[in-house]
Amino acid sequence: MPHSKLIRIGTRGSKLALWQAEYIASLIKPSGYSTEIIPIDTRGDKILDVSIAKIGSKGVFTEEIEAKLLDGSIDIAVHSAKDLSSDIPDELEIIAFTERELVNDVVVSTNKNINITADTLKIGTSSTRRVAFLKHFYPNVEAVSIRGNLQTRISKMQAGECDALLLAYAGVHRMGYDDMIVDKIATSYFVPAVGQGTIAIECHKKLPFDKKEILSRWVNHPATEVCLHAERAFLKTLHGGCSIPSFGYAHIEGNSISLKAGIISLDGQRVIKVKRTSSFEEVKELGETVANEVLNIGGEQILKEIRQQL
Ligand SMILES: NCc1[nH]cc(CCC(=O)O)c1CC(=O)O
Repeated sequence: MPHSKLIRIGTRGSKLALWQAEYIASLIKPSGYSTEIIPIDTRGDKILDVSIAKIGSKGVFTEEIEAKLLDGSIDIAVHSAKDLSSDIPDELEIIAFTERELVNDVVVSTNKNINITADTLKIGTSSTRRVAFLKHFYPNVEAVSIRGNLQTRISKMQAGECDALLLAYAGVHRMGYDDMIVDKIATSYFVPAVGQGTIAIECHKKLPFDKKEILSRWVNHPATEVCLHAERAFLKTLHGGCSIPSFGYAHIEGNSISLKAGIISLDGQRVIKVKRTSSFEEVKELGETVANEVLNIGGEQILKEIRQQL
C-alpha cells in the first residue's frame, strides 16, 4: 500500500454515498492529508427490480468495495453503518464512526396534510423492519415496495405509486429533502435499524499507522463508536443481515450505555424487544446479552420463520 499522504476513499456511486464520501473527505482535509474519491458499483446498485431481501441478505452493498480494500486499491471504504454487515472479512476492521445524525425514521411526502395515524395511506418502503413496524403500529397504512435511490423513490411517489415514503432522517437530510418531512416517528417504539444515522469507515488492518491515526483523530466520534459497538455486537449475535427485521438503538445515559433492541415478525404481530444498560467497558457483552435474551424469548422462532419465507 502506498505510504503517501493520500487517502483513497472507496464508495458506492449513489448520490447519498458520494455525499457521505465527500463529507469524510471534508473531515480529513484539515489534517493535511489529501483524498481521492473512487466510486465502485455494487450488486445492490445493479439489481433494482428485486427487493433487497431476495437478492441475498449479506453484503449486497459492500462486497465489491471490500474486495478493493483487500487488494489495496483503496485505503478506506465509506459506508452507511446500517448497510455494513456485522461479519466483515477477518483482514478488515472498522476504524471510525462519524457523529450520529438524528436517528429517527421520517415520513416524507409532497402532501403536507398526510396523517400517518389516521389516513388510509400507501407508504413506500423496501425495508422489512419498516414494513413490519407499519403493520404493527399503523394498520391503516398499506406498505408498498419501492426501491432505488432517494431521488428515484421520490419520483415514484410523485408519479403516484404511493402517498408517502418512510425513510431514515439521515439520508433525507443529507440529500436536502428536509422540507418534505411531514412526520418524525419516535424511536421509543419505532426503533431504528442498527447503525442508522452514522457513517462507518472500514479499512485493512494493515493500513499504515499514520493513516489510521488520521481517521481516529479527525473522523471518529467516540460516543457514537461506543454505541455502535453495542448495536453491532447485538446484530452479530443475532446472525441477522440487513434483510432481517431486527432493530437496535444504543445511547448514552450518564455514565452508562443503554441498548434497546429486538426483532419483529414479518406480519407485524409479534415484537420482541429487550432493553438493558451497561458500563462503557462492557458494550460488547451488552449487545450479546440483549441478543441472547431476544433469541430466548421468541426471537429464535421469528428468525426461523423468516428464513423459511425468504
Ligand atoms: N438501506 C439504505 C440506506 N442506508 C442508509 C440510509 C440512510 C442513511 C443512514 O441511515 O445513515 C438508507 C436509506 C434509508 O434507510 O432511508
